[in-house]
Amino acid sequence: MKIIYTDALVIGAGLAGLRVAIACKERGLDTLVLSLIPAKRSHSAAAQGGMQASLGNALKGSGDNEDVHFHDTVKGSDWGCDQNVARMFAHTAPKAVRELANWGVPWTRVKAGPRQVVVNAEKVTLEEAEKAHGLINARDFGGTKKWRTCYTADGTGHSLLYAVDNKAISLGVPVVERVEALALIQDGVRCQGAIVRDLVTGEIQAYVAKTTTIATGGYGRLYSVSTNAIICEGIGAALALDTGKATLGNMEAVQFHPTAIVPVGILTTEGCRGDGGLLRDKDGHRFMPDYEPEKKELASRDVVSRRMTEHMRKGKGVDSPYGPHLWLDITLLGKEHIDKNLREVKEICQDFLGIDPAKDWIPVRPTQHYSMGGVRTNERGESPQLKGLFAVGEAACWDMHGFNRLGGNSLAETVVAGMIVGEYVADFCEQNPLAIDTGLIESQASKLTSEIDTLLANLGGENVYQLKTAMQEIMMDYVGIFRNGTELEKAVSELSQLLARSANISLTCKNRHANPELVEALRLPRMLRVALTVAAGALARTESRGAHAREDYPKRDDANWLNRTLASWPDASALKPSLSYEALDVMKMELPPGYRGYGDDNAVAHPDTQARLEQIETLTAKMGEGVDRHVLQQALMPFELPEKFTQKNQRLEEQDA
Ligand SMILES: Cc1cc2nc3c(=O)[nH]c(=O)nc-3n(C[C@H](O)[C@H](O)[C@H](O)COP(=O)(O)OP(=O)(O)OC[C@H]3O[C@@H](n4cnc5c(N)ncnc54)[C@H](O)[C@@H]3O)c2cc1C
Repeated sequence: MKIIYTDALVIGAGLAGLRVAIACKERGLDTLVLSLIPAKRSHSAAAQGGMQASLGNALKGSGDNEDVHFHDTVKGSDWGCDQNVARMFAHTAPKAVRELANWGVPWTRVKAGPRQVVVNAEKVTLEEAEKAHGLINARDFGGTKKWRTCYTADGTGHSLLYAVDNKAISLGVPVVERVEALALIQDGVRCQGAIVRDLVTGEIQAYVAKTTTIATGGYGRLYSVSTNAIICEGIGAALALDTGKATLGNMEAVQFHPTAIVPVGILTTEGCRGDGGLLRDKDGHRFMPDYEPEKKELASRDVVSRRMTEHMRKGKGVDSPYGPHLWLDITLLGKEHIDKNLREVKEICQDFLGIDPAKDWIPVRPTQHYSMGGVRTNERGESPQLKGLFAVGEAACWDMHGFNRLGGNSLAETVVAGMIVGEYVADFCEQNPLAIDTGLIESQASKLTSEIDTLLANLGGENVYQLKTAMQEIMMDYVGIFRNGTELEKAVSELSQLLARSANISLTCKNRHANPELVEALRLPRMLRVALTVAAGALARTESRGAHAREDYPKRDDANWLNRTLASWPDASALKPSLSYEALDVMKMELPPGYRGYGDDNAVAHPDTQARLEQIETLTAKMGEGVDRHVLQQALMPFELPEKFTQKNQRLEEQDA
């Protein structure tokens, strides 16, 4: 067996993984990235609308800063996030945008003078300041107080991934393509690499490393309809879960995006509504203001998706052979704006629907989109259970999104977490030499080899594709936008049965080398275990928080559920995960739980909330009125960052002050 040694092993060549690799390489470490596909084809390239960072350059961003971004993020998460991480993130995001500009990202820029935009269905003229001319622009996105989403038309992920991958290439970071990590090398205490299958030759290889970073993206393809690329199957989460030690965090927190096209589920970016697009029903009526008079189409994603579903349940959807849908109307933005700022959307509409969005309404429906859950890490991005195992990006539960991610906060997370966690990964490599015996490597590799031998010999008669489709339908039907106990119980029980049946998969193609059926058969039990963490977590959580909406428990229950779900799989032969919970400490929060701004304020309060609010009030009063906001913030909730990212961010307004 080929054994490859390195310092920092990164599994995943999307934005998050590449940015960690760059950090390690820049610190002089031997670094290696693994990927299913060429780096530039990673799912990050699909991101359209933009990334959030509080630059405050454009008129509608004025007054923005880390504090506002932090507040939006915490509220957006329905108080489910780690507030320290949200602070680390909000502080570093402007630096990430500027670094990316430096690496060649052609951000859309502010042009001084008048510009026409659409706000709340009306054309408005904004006068951009001369001093902002040429600086990075931002558009509006859901759930934010300011226009904060920096963008390159609607191809932001594409331009970011190209710039970051080119940077990695220029530094000489090797990316090994068309390989799949299927197990971690670990002894229950420390992780030191991964066992990998070459997807072309079928060869089993061991990559041995001081640190292993999981950056494998989300688990959207557990569902039958998703905006995600077909490689987003959650194998990174399974890598951690199958150690029996590492935990996954908040797996039940799954986001549905309001506007994927029907029937295929390809995304039209939130930028469509950010730029002024409207949602209409079968009568052409703009219905969002009826439900959310303040934020309307730009309420948080989980809220809009629920309102759309409610509206369709009232019979207001447009009938189609593929079920009911609603309309996204961007005609009012005009052809010129669409051609310039929403050109991917235009092409998607032309190629997949045969319509022109400058003239025609787009058929849309909420669709699985983002995984808030993932490999649970601490603030440094490291698994609390396995030393040397890190996770970043959508694969991780770092946890800045809690139960609902804001649009534009994921691209930002990939690069920001890559910057921050990358430094901690490098620190770990410098401080911890490899300590491994080859027996462990051999035994873990032979486990995978015998799994493959068993699969190739199995005559059990189960068809992998049928089982996979059944899993995806269960997830879609019972673990979707609205959830309830009866359906979730059904989901857990049926997924467990599928997991048992997956032991009897037999393959029609017995090749050991390039064999898509074998690839599916290796993935399916892993995906089923991950799916079970989602369904079981959702069943156990008897409250509604962010994207986790229980019809039988409609209130957010801070008294009992202000915590993070941790899922592990200690018994490899079990058919269900083990769940435990990690409490969020209200007394350490900078922003204690409160009203999120949507619907009735009916949350069950946490017993510590009032005491913490009083503490904050006292401390704020004691520090006096003119206190610097950074000083006050540190007093309320100190957070740490690698030193190179601690400087204050500069903004036009603060320069003027
Ligand atoms: C259509 C769409 C549009 C979006 N638009 C936006 C947006 O405008 N703004 C925003 O903030 N967010 C957006 N998002 C979300 C955002 O794009 C993703 O969350 C983010 O890009 C994920 O990046 P990542 O680096 O974590 O993972 P990915 O980019 O998914 O990369 C995962 C990598 O892991 C590799 N990999 C996976 N499994 C294995 C394995 N077992 N072994 C080896 N390699 C493996 C893959 O090959 C790939 O290289 C969008 C998402 C979608 C679906």
